[in-house]
Amino acid sequence: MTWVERRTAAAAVRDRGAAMRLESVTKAYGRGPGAVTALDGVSFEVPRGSFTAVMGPSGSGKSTFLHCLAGLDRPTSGRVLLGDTDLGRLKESALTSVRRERIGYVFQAYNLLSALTVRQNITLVPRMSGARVDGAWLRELLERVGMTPYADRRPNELSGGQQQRVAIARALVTRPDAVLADEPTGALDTRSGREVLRLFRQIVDETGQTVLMVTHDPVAASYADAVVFLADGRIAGHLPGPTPELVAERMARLGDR
Ligand SMILES: Nc1ncnc2c1ncn2[C@@H]1O[C@H](COP(=O)(O)OP(=O)(O)OP(=O)(O)O)[C@@H](O)[C@H]1O
Repeated sequence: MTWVERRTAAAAVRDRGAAMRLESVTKAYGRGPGAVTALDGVSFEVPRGSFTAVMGPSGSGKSTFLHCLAGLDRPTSGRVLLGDTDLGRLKESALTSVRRERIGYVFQAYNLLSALTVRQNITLVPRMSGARVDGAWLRELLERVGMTPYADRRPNELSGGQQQRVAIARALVTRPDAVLADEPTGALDTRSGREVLRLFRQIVDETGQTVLMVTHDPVAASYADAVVFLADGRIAGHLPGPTPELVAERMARLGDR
């Protein structure tokens, strides 16, 4: 497929509705006077094939938002849907399979296993559940994240940016419905951080993958198609076509300095 055909295919995927959805989600921690409402009636759709950034002041509910979408946290009320699957209706074992097979995760810490090679780290999760990873797909993934020459190296022989690119390949290996990234550039220097962001952008544009990323950095957010802002556990705005300046301005208005 040519690059133009791939972009057209990615746009067609994008038109197919929401990859993930929160419907009136409330999440409270604790009970009684000490209770904290981390999310307060949040409804939001993550469009399929899009790159969405989540921003908000400290304590505004970003991690809780991500954890509810990931099925890592169960909401106190409301529904979380991955495609047509209502996560709240799943038993723990089914939810574990959904988390393993249909969602990819990228964190600030790369969490690679030091005893394993790059190739083994990428294929570990499917191998643990007894699945075979197709050789052609593994080669494509290594190529896509620029790690083909390092496939047999171990994490301690790689830079932070390279380790994060391995973590991205690992997140993509099951061809998940969505990739959730929590501060993926938080531990990286500016240049490696930008490379990781460009990689996310490319993956979304060329393969129609859905990516949702929590970040504190307006420049990082500007790589996304749109930014959703949270404040006090509620949606406080939505900015399509973000630029670093527009994002910083919105954040300043939300009281983040
Ligand atoms: N396990 C928990 N128990 C009690 N309160 C919690 C728990 N997790 C989060 N909270 C509270 O819920 C609110 C939202 O927290 P959350 O971590 O989602 O915010 P955030 O926007 O990700 O913050 P930050 O940018 O500082 O990481 C905060 O007031 C926090 O103290």
